Amino acid sequence: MGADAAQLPRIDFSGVDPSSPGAGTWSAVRAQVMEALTTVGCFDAQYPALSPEQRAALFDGGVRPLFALPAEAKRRNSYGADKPFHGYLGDIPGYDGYESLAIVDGTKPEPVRDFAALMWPDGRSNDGFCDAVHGAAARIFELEEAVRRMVMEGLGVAKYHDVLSESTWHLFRMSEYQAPNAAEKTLRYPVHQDTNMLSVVCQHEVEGLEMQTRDGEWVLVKPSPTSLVVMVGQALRAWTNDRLYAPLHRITVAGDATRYSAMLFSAPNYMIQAPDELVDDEHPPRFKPHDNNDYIRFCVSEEGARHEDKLKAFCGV
Ligand SMILES: O=C(O)CCC(=O)C(=O)O
Ligand SMILES: [Fe+2]
Repeated sequence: MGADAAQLPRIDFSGVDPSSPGAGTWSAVRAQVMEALTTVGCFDAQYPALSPEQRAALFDGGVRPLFALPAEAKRRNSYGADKPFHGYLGDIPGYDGYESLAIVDGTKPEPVRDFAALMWPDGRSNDGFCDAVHGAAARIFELEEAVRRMVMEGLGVAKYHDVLSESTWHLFRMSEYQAPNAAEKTLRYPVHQDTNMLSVVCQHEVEGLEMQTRDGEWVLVKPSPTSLVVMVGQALRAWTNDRLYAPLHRITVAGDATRYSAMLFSAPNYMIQAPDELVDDEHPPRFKPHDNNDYIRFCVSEEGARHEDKLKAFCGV
């Protein structure tokens, strides 16, 4: 089957209220979430709580004005040399035409305001930007947290959800992929697995995200004004003792429209160790306890680059 024919599992969250876990269609949706995340490791979430108007505001009032800023302004988006992947990314060999900015704790109003003040020190454009970005990030966070809770419940370890949530932080990343102005597909972000817990991707109008299934088939995920892609990263794969699958994915673009996307990544501020309940004779321990930041450093090292399954190479038992 060609990349255009296959589809991701689609899960309808319109009957789920993230502030009332268990209510409405929660348990039926949880079953679909578990089926999807244990097989392909991702799904297309129908999530009308992030309205088409909010998306339009995010990209037209937030993302586009941001990328229109001069390079020196964008480069001020830094969280220090020891946290190179928390902020601005650009001019990276192998990532031609890709540029990206990110807000640590972008689900909260204050960090978004600080970020805007850094980008527009004269105060211009701030209010519209903050409302657009924080408004969307907060809605996306509600979906991310609901899915994380469903995963814990689905695996029978719901008791860990609240305490681990307290040590979970979020990165809100906004990315631009330049149009190649050619009909052929151009790779703008090479094949990878995310290193964090869950990622929620908001594509805007222009397609480009391709997910790989376990049997190696590439699935092009068509953007829609009411859907978000949810995927598992290596940190959640490790914490669940390999119960969930962290899918490979890449970004390719074609044609003459610049592609924009926004992503929310959840990441652990705690040592990753599968809980005892997820380790037994049938599921022996797969990964040694580890700090996710050490794993990220390994992934970008020369040694890490050589391995296909980087998590297994780094801490596999
Ligand atoms: O832009 C996208 O659709 C996803 C990008 C991605 O996979 C990433 O930033 O890890
Ligand atoms: Fe990714």
